[in-house]
Amino acid sequence: MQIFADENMPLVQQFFAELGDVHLFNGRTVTAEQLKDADILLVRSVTNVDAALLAMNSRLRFVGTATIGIDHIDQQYLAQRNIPFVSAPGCNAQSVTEYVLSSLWCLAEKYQWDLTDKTVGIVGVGNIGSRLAKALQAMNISVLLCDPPRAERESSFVHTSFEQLCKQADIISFHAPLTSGGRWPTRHMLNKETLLSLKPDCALINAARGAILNNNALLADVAATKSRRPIVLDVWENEPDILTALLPYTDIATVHIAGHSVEGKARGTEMLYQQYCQLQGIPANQQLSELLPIPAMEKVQISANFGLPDVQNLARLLYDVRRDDAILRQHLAEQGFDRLRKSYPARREFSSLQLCGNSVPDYLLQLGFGLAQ
Ligand SMILES: NC(=O)c1ccc[n+]([C@@H]2O[C@H](COP(=O)([O-])OP(=O)(O)OC[C@H]3O[C@@H](n4cnc5c(N)ncnc54)[C@H](O)[C@@H]3O)[C@@H](O)[C@H]2O)c1
Ligand SMILES: O=C(O)[C@H](O)[C@H](O)COP(=O)(O)O
Repeated sequence: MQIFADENMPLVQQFFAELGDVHLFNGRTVTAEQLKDADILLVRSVTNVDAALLAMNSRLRFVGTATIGIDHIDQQYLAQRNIPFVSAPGCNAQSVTEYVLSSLWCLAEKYQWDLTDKTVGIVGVGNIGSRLAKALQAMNISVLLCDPPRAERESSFVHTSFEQLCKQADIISFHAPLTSGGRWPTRHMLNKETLLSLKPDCALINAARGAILNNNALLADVAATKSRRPIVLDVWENEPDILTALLPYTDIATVHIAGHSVEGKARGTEMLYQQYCQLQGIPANQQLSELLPIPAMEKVQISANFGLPDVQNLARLLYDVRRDDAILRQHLAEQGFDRLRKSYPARREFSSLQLCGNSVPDYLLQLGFGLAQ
C-alpha cells in the first residue's frame, strides 16, 4: 500500500506506517505525476484535490484531509470516481477557540475594554463557534449567534441574522466554512456594503477562511475610517500571497495557525487514521494519547482567591497570540507565509494543564482546562 501524505502532518508515520509505505510531499507544490502511485492520499488545506491533481492516478482508494475546512476538495469529482473522502471535523476546534480567546484578551488589554460590557457576534456556530460561545458565556460575556443552516434545522436555536448582528455586535468573530454557492454563501459576506453597516468601532476577527472577508474592501474601509477598527486576521485571501497593505491596520496578524496547536494538528492525523481503519474494518492500534509529548508544564494549584481576571494570566502560561503576531511581522518578508507555518513553534492546548485544588471554578473547565485527578 502506497500512502502519500503532506509533509506537515504530524505523527503520520506513527499512525500509518503499519498500513504501508508512507511518502511525504510538499502540499503546495505536489503534482499529478508525484501522486500517480498513491493508494491513500492524505492532505492539508493547501492542496487542491481535484481532477487535475488526480489525472494520472487510477488506483486511489482513499482521500483524507487532516483539517476542518474542506473548501480545497472537489468532493463531487471524488464521488464520481467512487473514492471515499473523509475530513477531520472538530480536530482543531479547541485550538481556534483558544486563539480567539487570547486575541480578545489582548484587545481588551490594549483598548482597556471590560469584555463583560461587550457583545460578541459569532458567525457560524458549529464545532468552533459553539465552543467559543460556551467559553464566552462561562465568563459572562454576551454573545449573538448567527447560523442560518442551524436556524432552519433547530427550532430551539436562537439565531440573529447577519444583518442584525452587523448592527448590534461590538466584536464579530467568523467561524463559517468558505462557500460560494448554495443558499447561504459566505465568500465575501463581509464586503463594502456590509462593512458600512457595522458599528464604527466594531472589532473583526477572522480565523475561518480569508475570502469570507473581502480583503480589499476591508483595506479601503480601514484606510478611510477615522475611528480605527480593531482587526485580528489569522486567515487571508489568496494565501500565501497575502495583502500586506492590510498589516499596519491589524492589531493581530498571524499566518493561518489558529488551529495549529500540537493537539489540534495531531488529532487531525489520528482522525484520518481512525476513519481509514473503520472503513477497512481493521483495528485502530495507535492512540494519540500515547504519542503526544509530555507538556512542559503539567500542573497548577488554584487557590480560593482565583477570579475571572486571573483567567488570562493562567491561559498565558500556555499561549499568548502576540507571540504569533510578532512572528509574522518580524519574519514574513524574509521567510514567507508557508515557511512560517511550517516552522510554527509548539503550542499546547488548555487541556494539557491539570488544575489542582478544591476550588477550581467551573468556568475554567468550560474553557477546556483539565482537572487533576
Ligand atoms: N484558522 C484556522 O486554523 C482554522 C482551523 C479550523 C477551521 N477553520 C475554518 O473554520 C471553519 C469553521 O469550522 P467548524 O469546525 O466550526 O466548522 P463546522 O462545520 O462545525 O461549523 C460551521 C458552521 O457554520 C455554519 N454556516 C454555514 N454557512 C453559514 C453562513 N452563511 N452564515 C453563518 N453560519 C454559516 C454551519 O451551519 C455550521 O454550523 C472551517 O470550515 C474552516 O474553514 C480555520
Ligand atoms: O481547516 C482547518 O482545519 C484549518 O484551517 C487548518 O488548521 C489549516 O491548516 P493546514 O492544513 O493548512 O496546515
